[in-house]
Amino acid sequence: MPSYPVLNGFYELQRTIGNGGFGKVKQAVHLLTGEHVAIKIIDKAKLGVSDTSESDVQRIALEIKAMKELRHQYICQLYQVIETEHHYFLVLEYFCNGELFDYIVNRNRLSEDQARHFFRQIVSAVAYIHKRGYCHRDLKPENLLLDRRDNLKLIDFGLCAQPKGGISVEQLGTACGSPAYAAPEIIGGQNYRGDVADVWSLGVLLYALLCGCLPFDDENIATMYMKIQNGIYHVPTWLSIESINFIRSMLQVDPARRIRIDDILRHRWLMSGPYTEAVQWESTFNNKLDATCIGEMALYHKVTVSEIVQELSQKRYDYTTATYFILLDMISRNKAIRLNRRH
Ligand SMILES: COc1cc(O)cc(Nc2ccc(C(=O)Nc3ccccc3)c(OCCC[NH3+])c2)c1
Repeated sequence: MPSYPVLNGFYELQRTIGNGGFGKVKQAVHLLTGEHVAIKIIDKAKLGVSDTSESDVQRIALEIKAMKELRHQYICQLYQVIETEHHYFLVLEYFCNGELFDYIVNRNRLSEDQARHFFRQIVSAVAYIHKRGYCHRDLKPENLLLDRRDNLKLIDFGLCAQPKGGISVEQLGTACGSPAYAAPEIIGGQNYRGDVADVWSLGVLLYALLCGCLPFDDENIATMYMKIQNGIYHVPTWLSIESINFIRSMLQVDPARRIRIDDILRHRWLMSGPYTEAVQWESTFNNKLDATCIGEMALYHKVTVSEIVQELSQKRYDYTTATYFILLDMISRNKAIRLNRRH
């Protein structure tokens, strides 16, 4: 297990839980609280060295900028950013119940009610990102994790967080998410709006939740691309007509005819079963600092409460920020908070 001195005394690295383009994600322990976190370790040496390297470094900077601006009940929380000469370390919220992908596979497929419960949360997170001028561009079950209460959290903004308004074609070449979830205009190489392309991926996601398989899949990639660009997919006989119509409204090949996120929020398919209200996209978090957490941190560090408040309000995303967010999460789980007192 390689060691990273910058983490010593703050985090203890454990097993690897994910591998991505630029590096890996490891489970770790935040030593002051004893709580689990995920640490995404980006090896700068693996970033592109060609002229697209600018876009790789830019993309990571944009992902970090986006995560610092996004705080939402269905989005994985960034706790701390550490940069050294050779690496970036993103300390992130950890989800013990794993990926939505495995949840679906283990159940073959979900009932309409189960799918609706999850899809309302996914739509809430995506609408929130779009309202903040970002898009995700890699929406798929592997990037949706389950927390302790089996609520979903959206992860991995590594590919995109591009401002709305789409990106130019040449940047497309560097990253276009996972082909099976990519909109026709993305794989066709045209200019496109990232938020409209996200809606296509939402359609693929809902199909996967309800059917337990992908709408566009073929071992021959060219055949799969042909199916996507022509919007050809199998409609199982047992799907309800409302589900079929809702999926069809998102899987419109022509971006101009595709349903908009605002109409998804109040779609009749999402406002049926136990639900009578449109999906709420606003964040349920407020900027008020929690007195109990502040008090515990002031006590531990033997400083005044106002010094802790002063430090947190600068949102440095340092160890203090991480400690605060983790204590807040412990309180939300009615877990007694107590920082590991120095001996
Ligand atoms: C904003 O959230 C982000 C951004 C980002 O760039 C990367 C990640 N990556 C994460 C975060 C957490 C986990 C995680 O907790 N995984 C896990 C835990 C227990 C069992 C199984 C998985 C993570 O997992 C990596 C594999 C997910 N496909 C990645 C979050």
